[in-house]
Amino acid sequence: MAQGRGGRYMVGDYVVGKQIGAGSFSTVWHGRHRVHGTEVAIKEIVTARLNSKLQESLKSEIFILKKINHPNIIRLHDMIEFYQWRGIVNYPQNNEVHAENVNAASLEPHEKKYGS
Ligand SMILES: Nc1ncnc2c1ncn2[C@@H]1O[C@H](COP(=O)(O)OP(=O)(O)OP(=O)(O)O)[C@@H](O)[C@H]1O
Repeated sequence: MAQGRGGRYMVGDYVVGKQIGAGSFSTVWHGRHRVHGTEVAIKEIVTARLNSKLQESLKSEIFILKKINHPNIIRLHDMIEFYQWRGIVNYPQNNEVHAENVNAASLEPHEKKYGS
């Protein structure tokens, strides 16, 4: 994560907040868009900890999630690679599904954007 103004950590245009979950291979953070205030969940995955089979599974999961747009399924908004994968998905609040694209122009030079 890049450190922004005021010592806050940023992923793209999102200010990283508190940890909201953890999986076997992930840490999930609350994120808030620095301009619009849109809330998201930021899933951090250190791919170096995954064997090649798990890395392939992750790529498949990302490929499928990017194609799905359904009110009952979490939406993958974007994915940013630092030296590992990071995905930005929607953060469910009051059963609403937020839909907003991350502005590629705002990404820092060492970040790389995949898809749209
Ligand atoms: N979009 C989200 N909104 C809110 N919380 C989330 C979101 N995505 C994940 N979490 C939280 O983070 C935890 C870990 O999620 P993640 O998808 O990484 O792992 P998992 O699939 O639940 O577990 P595992 O990888 O071990 O099978 C979840 O159990 C949940 O508490």
